[in-house]
Amino acid sequence: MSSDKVLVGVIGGSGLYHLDNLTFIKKVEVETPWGKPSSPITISALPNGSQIAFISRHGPHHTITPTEVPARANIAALKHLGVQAIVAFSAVGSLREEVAPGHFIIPDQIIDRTKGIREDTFFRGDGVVVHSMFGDPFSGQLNAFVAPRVEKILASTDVKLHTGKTVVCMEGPAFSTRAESIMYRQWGGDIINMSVIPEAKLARECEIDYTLICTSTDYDAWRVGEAPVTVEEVVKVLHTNAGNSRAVAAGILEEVAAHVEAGELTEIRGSMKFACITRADVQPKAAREKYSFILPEYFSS
Ligand SMILES: CSC[C@H]1O[C@H](OP(=O)(O)O)[C@H](O)[C@@H]1O
Ligand SMILES: Nc1ncnc2[nH]cnc12
Repeated sequence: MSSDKVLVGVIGGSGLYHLDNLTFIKKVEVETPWGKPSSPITISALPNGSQIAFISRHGPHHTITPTEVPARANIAALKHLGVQAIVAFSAVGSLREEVAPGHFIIPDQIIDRTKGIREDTFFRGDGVVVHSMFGDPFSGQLNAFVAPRVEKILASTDVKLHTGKTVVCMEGPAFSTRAESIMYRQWGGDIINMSVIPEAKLARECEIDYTLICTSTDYDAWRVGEAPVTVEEVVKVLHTNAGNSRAVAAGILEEVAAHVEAGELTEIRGSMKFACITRADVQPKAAREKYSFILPEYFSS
């Protein structure tokens, strides 16, 4: 069973600017109330006909810094197209010996070390106050669905999958100092990137199930006697990791689409219903109209 709806979105990170095994349908330019996404969104069909939407986080030619990624436009555009689940990819540094370069990680927690300079909510400046639930920042149901499937695909390789890990999201663009890297380990961080915040928060505000499939490129800066991470080191591993990520995407997306279509992702659905503390009758009309772009069920004008 496959539908004409675009239920699954894929966000490609560093090194992952396209996917394999897809039939191109169209590129769509979506203008959202929060601006334009990082790139036109590519709609393609999987071999079974299910459609997916792909966005390249840093743009197709990697021209957008982690701080400048228009995450609100990316997530709003995907939601507006009908996406209910996002499979995002990210290149990460490892804060643990056992997470070697090349390994896959599906984290279940986040430590936010961004600096407050990214727009991390749809609900600011419009007279409507919303507090989303973020204790479990990833979709537990989607993580649980995806992890064994990724593990199965990697089983024939020497690439390991780690689950139950914590990702630290730093501001960048410079990599961490050695002292910071050691501190993140003491805090319980296992891997580090510059992208998961605000993406995960915004997906939650749109009631989209969000999972992050990470690939490790380096050991960051905490290893005594080893040189700290450089872009050169990251890029050396990025190509192999992107190939493995494409194989993983090709292996899981049909099943993810079927899972979403069957209505199996239920945890996040409805979570924003009571997240708005501002009474509907005092919400400005213009704000309601704006928010109906992402949450029409709660904010019709
Ligand atoms: C190229 S190294 C740092 C860069 O790589 C990761 O990008 P993404 O998450 O989009 O794969 C990391 O978050 C940094 O933005
Ligand atoms: N060491 C690192 N720190 C932050 N983001 C990264 N992405 C890949 N490696 C990274």
